[in-house]
Amino acid sequence: MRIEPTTLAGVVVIIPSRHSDDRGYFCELFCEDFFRSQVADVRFVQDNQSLCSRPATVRGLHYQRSPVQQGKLVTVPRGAIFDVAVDLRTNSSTFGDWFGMVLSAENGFQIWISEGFAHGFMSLEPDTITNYKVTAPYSASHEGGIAWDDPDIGIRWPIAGPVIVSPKDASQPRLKEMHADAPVHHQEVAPCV
Ligand SMILES: Cc1cn([C@H]2C[C@H](O)[C@@H](COP(=O)(O)OP(=O)(O)O[C@H]3O[C@H](C)C(=O)[C@H](O)[C@H]3O)O2)c(=O)[nH]c1=O
Repeated sequence: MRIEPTTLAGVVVIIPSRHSDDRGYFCELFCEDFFRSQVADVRFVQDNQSLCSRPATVRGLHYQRSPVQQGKLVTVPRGAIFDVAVDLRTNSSTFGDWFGMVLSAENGFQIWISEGFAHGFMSLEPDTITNYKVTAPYSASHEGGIAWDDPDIGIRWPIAGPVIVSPKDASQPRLKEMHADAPVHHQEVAPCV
């Protein structure tokens, strides 16, 4: 298992080692000692799973407010997603910037997104399953969201055209509506392929 930094501090790609043989492969998906020593010294309290039946389904951009902010470890056991993190830390030099990459059953990549980020993804294949471990329990009263297509963030989603999105996510506010006084800047962040 190895890790790769990204353009955003607090967002890390994790690449598990696959031990292949003529039966298929074996890999360790999560190892607490490795994670807490090499990635982030956190504990996970909840495992989530979502199914996107159709491609071009967008879930997000979501976050939870303090005191139940969530760090997320995202894995895709079936299908593929374009996974995105947006920096919401107003004291960060990368505030408003995004990082995106493809996570798939084929590449086996995982992404760790620490607290302070909004998270979302677009399914790229039918019947895509996304699993993610979170560091705080779900709290609807602490949930917040940002428009997945916020032009100030400028996420380059890989599938153009109409998307499938929940009524909630179709009406999320733009980032500048939340932090009108904060400079919103975004840099061209090449998605990690
Ligand atoms: C997140 C969550 C939701 N729910 C219930 C609430 C709703 O009745 C139903 C669907 O929730 P929602 O439409 O918010 O599901 P997603 O759009 O997949 O939300 C997720 O999408 C993005 C990608 C995320 O990173 C978040 O973890 C999460 O917000 O599940 C629960 O019971 N527990 C939970 O932890």
